[in-house]
Amino acid sequence: MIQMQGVYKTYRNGVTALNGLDVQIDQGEFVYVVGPSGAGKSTFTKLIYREEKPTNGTVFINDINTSTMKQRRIPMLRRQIGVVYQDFRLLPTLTVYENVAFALEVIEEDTANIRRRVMDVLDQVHLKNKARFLPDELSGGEQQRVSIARAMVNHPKILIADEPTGNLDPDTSWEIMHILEEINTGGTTVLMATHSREIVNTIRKRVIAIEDGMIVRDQAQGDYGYEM
Ligand SMILES: Nc1ncnc2c1ncn2[C@@H]1O[C@H](COP(=O)(O)OP(=O)(O)OP(=O)(O)O)[C@@H](O)[C@H]1O
Repeated sequence: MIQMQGVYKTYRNGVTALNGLDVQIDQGEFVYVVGPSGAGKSTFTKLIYREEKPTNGTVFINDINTSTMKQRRIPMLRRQIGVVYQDFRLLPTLTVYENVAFALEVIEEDTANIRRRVMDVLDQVHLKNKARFLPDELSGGEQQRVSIARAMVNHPKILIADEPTGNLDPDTSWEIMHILEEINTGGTTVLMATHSREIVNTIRKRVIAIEDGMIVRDQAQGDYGYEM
């Protein structure tokens, strides 16, 4: 469960990105985060994986208060959260297999076990046959699927996707959406920041709209709501 209470975030340069946020997202939900550029969507997601801390208020992730948690426990929190970015962020000199294996939290696991886990997650994103390829030998959609595999390899409870289809053409975007839906069906909470009116209005889910750092709408089976 993700729970924010009275959350404010002012960056060091004085910009207030979040202006009093109260929200609860239960395990297994699929939520779109929408809103104009600069509204605070990325800041909202960064508070969840503790890339940023709130200036005021509390952020709880599965009963962990991310503001007061000990620094050394951050890796444990991050293991529960996978993150996917608009620009994929794969390591260019590593193969698909290596990019995913690199993210695996190896706790005395044998090679066969690691291989099985990596291949399982590559299978989930339909990329088993490209395990030996380098990122730049793949299409944008395939690269995004590798980044989803990397995010999912530790079986996180929460998947955050910050504009995952922002660099992709429409057909490829739908492929990515179907994979995110499958992941959600498996019980993972999916939180997706997006500017895609078409996706939000077609695959209906809860919509949280942020403007000027505030939640201005929180709607089950919601729509995108902004004119183009
Ligand atoms: N690290 C930072 N330091 C200072 N200001 C920041 C930082 N990150 C974001 N901001 C500012 O905070 C505000 C909210 O930014 P944020 O990236 O959260 O918006 P967004 O809704 O994700 O925008 P977009 O849709 O363009 O990605 C903006 O005014 C932005 O300039």
